[in-house]
Formats: sequence, structure tokens, C-alpha cells
Amino acid sequence: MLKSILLIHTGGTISMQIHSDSGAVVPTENNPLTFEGDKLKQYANVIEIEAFNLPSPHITPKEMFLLKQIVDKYIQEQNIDGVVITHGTDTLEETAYFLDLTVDTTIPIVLTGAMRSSNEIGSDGLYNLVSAIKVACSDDAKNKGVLVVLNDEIHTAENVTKTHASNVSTFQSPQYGPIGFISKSIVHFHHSPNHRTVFPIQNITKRVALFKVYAGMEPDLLESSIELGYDGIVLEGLGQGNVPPSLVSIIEDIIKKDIPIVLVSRCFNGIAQDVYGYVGGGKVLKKQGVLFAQGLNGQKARLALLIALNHPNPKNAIDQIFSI
Ligand SMILES: NC(=O)C[C@H](N)C(=O)O
Repeated sequence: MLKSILLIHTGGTISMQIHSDSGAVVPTENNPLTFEGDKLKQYANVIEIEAFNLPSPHITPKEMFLLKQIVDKYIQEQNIDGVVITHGTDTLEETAYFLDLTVDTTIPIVLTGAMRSSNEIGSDGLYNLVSAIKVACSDDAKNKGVLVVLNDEIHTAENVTKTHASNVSTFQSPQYGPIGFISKSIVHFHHSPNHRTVFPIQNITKRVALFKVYAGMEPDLLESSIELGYDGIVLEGLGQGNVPPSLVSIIEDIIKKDIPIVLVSRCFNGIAQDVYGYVGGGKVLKKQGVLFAQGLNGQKARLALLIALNHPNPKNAIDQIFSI
């Protein structure tokens, strides 16, 4: 029997077309994906809705939270077996991780997108959408958290990131790799993600700033983020998790104000850790109370801190998420 899949469109290149005169890739009045129903019905009973039609640089945590609410509502009220979300690729990993941290379900939730719009030669949108539906229908995709499917690969929301500005194989999971693949006839998982924790939140009111640390960085940007009222800060630090000496005293001041600072590495691979004992080194930062994220990239650590701060018990949530 065919499974019931909730298909939610949110916009992005997968829902766009290239304009014949200007050559610009733009959203269209009617989402081209909504005309593909006939091609999808051989794979699943698809319940299709358009949550919004936004290029993904326009997506904010508010839209992510709205999506969470839509998914929660359908899971509670309808007998669905899986969810597929089409999304622009620029912030796809962020929405995927937001849902991974906030939606409490064992049914598959799969995000997909495209690098080429719907009327371009070699368009990958419909192909990726069919792959995502196949994965959402797979029993093996249950209880694996939110997944990202593009270019025949299955990635976890936690590890996947966009690595190339234009190539169709842009989505990769640095140091971990995909957890499965899709071929003509099968959906195959060769790894399983570790246990995940879900954090129920009721709204998003806090603000978290993200800074990439660089050689010679001065403390003024961090100072102003506190004056501007940010509730938390994520630093993409150097190497294994270090910052220039110029930032040490502002970091101390911020932590004294009870504003959490999370440190990740700005390196593409590896994990920020408390290794170095020199001024600005991770060992010293950890003693000062800086939190370390377990291999998350900056944009995901920012979402994790945002969700923790919006949790009814932020201290507890922070302890659980940033526990190394
Ligand atoms: N390939 C894409 O979807 C990129 C587009 N700028 C978006 O994220 O909406």
C-alpha cells in the first residue's frame, strides 16, 4: 500500500524558473512543483501544501518555527507516514537542524532542494523531490532525525552543510559523510545517527549573534552586540578553538553578565576543544565558562543556542546541548 506523505513547499530554486529575457532565476506566481502531482502519485499518496514561497535567504527562525508548527499539527491530526519539505539550499541546513532539534516524532522528515531551477537544462529539482519522497516512504528512515536528501545522498540535518556555491553535489557532511544513498531501485542506509534530544519550545523571542573570529580581531563588535541586547553569542574560533588575546577580556565580561558564549571551530573539519593553555587558548576559555559545541558549524551552533535560550529551562537545555 502507498504511504501518505505530507509535502510542504517553502520556495527556493527548486520552485523557481529562469527568466527567458533577463536570465535571472526568480520565483514565479505559481510554484512549478505544484504541477508535478501526476509524476509523484506512483510513489506515495501526497498531501501537498505551500507554507510560503520564499527564497531561502529570506527565511528566519520565525518561518522555521511556523514550519515546526505545521509539521506538528499534521502529525497529530492526520495519519501521515512521512514529511517532505522543499526548500532553498542557501539556508536549508539551518531549517533542517531547527526541525531536528524541535520536532518530536519518529516518522521521517526529509528536506530537499535544487541547484538548478525548474526550467533549466539539467534541472535537479523534480529528481531530488522524487528521491526525498522515496526516502520518506522508507521504513529504514524512521527514527533517524531530520534528513537532507539531494543528489542521490542522504545526510543528517546535524552534519550536512552546503559546500559549493553552484555544483549539484553541494551538500556534504564533512568528516562523517552521508548516512545512506538512493539508487534507481533502493533506498539504502549504511549508518545510523546517534541518539538525539528534542527541545520543545513555544516561541522564538531571544537573539543570538554569530561572529567569525579572525587574526587581529578587535573586541568592539562583541562589545556592541551586548549593547544591542543579544542574548547569546557564537564564535567561530580559530583552529581547535582559540581566539586572539584581544578578545579575552570582553569574553570574560560577557560571561559575567550571564550571556552564554559558544565556541565552534571555523575549520571545515574537526571539533573545537579545550586544548591550548596560552592566552586566548581553548583551555583558558573553557575555565572562563565558554561553552563548546560538539562539531556543529557556526550557523547550527547559533540555532542550537537560540533554541536552548527559548526553552522553558534554558540552563538545562544548554547543559544538554553543549555538554563537552
Ligand atoms: N539553490 C537554491 O535554492 C539557492 C537559492 N538562493 C535559495 O536558497 O533560495
